Amino acid sequence: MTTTQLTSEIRKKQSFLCVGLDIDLNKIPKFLLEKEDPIFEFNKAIIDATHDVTVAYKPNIAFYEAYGIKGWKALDKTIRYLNEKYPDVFTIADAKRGDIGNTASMYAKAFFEDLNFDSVTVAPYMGRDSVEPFLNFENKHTILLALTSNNGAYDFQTKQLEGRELYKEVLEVSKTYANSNRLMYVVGATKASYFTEIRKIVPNAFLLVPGVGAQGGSLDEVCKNGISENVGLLINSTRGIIYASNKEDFAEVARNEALKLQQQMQAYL
Ligand SMILES: O=C(O)c1cc(=O)[nH]c(=O)n1[C@@H]1O[C@H](COP(=O)(O)O)[C@@H](O)[C@H]1O
Repeated sequence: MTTTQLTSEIRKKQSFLCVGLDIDLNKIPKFLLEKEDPIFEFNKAIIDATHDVTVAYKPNIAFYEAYGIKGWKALDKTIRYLNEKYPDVFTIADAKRGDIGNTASMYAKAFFEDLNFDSVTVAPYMGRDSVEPFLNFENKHTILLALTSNNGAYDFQTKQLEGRELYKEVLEVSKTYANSNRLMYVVGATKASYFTEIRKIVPNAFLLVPGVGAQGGSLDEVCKNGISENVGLLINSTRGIIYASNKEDFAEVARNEALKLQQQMQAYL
């Protein structure tokens, strides 16, 4: 999916919501555990209930890898379901990969060719040759960690490097990478006061913004300074939506939570 198509989906659905699919078998409704593939059944119910107010889904790969082959099969089924039934949604493999070039190419193949995700999250720490293999893929997007939502972000990302903060260096330098038009960036909702500075460097890039809901970030604060001409925001909520209920009504309750965020977003569109 191109960013132009993504912006038009956002305008159509009046939403820039991304729903995270981070599956913890201890948190999903007990009755699903009796099914053959509880992870997929849970994801399918959440996707079916929320897709009309959601423009992107983001399974975090750790939550699938933790369940071994069963987890990976459920991830495979989930992305195939999304691509077949809802081809208009943007898909994000939240894998936070980063390695030397030839290894990065294999990570890119795994997420872009085998699983056919639209995008993957990548750590920028190893630099240009660890990111460019992902950027080779046409119509795919690489989402670089710029300023993350956690407290550890202050360990390195906001430290000065040659006169500017490291996260700014990541934004500036990555713009010189080959096919940098395929880049997007992660900026945490808990870092809302940084959005004005970030927009000076990447005025129109799409920003994936996790941290609303369970981590306490404010959607309004992010939107005020983060929205761009092409909208340029994908705001993620995971636990606040998918684990709002662990009863039979979980999908309906998840939809209500998604709807609340979508209605808040509408005011900025
Ligand atoms: O790349 C991410 O998605 C990410 C980056 C970041 O800075 N902070 C962050 O929370 N995330 C992910 O976004 C999701 C947040 O989930 P909730 O806190 O439950 O909404 C998790 O999958 C995190 O791994």
